[in-house]
Amino acid sequence: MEIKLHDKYFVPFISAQELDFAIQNMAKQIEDDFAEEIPVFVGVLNGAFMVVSDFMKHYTAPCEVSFIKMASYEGTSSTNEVKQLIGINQDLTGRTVIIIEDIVDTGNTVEELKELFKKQGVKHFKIATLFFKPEAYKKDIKLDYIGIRIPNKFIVGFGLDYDGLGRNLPEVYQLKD
Ligand SMILES: O=P(O)(O)OC[C@H]1O[C@H](OP(=O)(O)OP(=O)(O)O)[C@H](O)[C@@H]1O
Ligand code: HPA
Repeated sequence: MEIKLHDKYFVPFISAQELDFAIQNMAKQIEDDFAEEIPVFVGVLNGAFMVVSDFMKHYTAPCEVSFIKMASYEGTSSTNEVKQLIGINQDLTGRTVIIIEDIVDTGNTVEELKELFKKQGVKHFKIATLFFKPEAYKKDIKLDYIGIRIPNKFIVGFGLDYDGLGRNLPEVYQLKD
């Protein structure tokens, strides 16, 4: 059933079951790659809060979790300027940092994050994202773990918002044509 948020209509796109399956797969892959060490998962607020919560429940090896707050989107488009609103006050020298994003769209946010963590002397810097829009991506930075590739259309739900609304939806909706 379609829903209305502010002035726009959205239609169902990805079910809660498909989301859980994709997150479970990412957790399994990362666990296979990093079970020998203690990675620090860094969720990118606000959007990633739901992905991180579900991801952590599927990741069974020792790990730490922290959050950073970045923002670049206004309404349904990127401002091309990424601001860091809350940082991490932990020494990450020599640690494996795995970013957990809800979505990589233009790539502006992951580019900014890579710069930020490079300066902190981390051992490995990896990126995991639930959603990826290949047609919108403008960067050369490798995305290490991708849940679901989606077309270049605005989505909401499961942490993702349209001007603040829709983050609490347990499934994902796509902007109606
Ligand atoms: O690849 P990009 O074009 O940079 O887009 C991806 C970023 O955009 C969204 O965050 P947003 O800036 O909307 O902030 P929010 O997480 O608080 O909604 C999303 O959560 C990603 O962090
Ligand atoms: O499609 C999207 N929806 C919500 N927020 C976003 N931030 C980047 N892309 C999107």
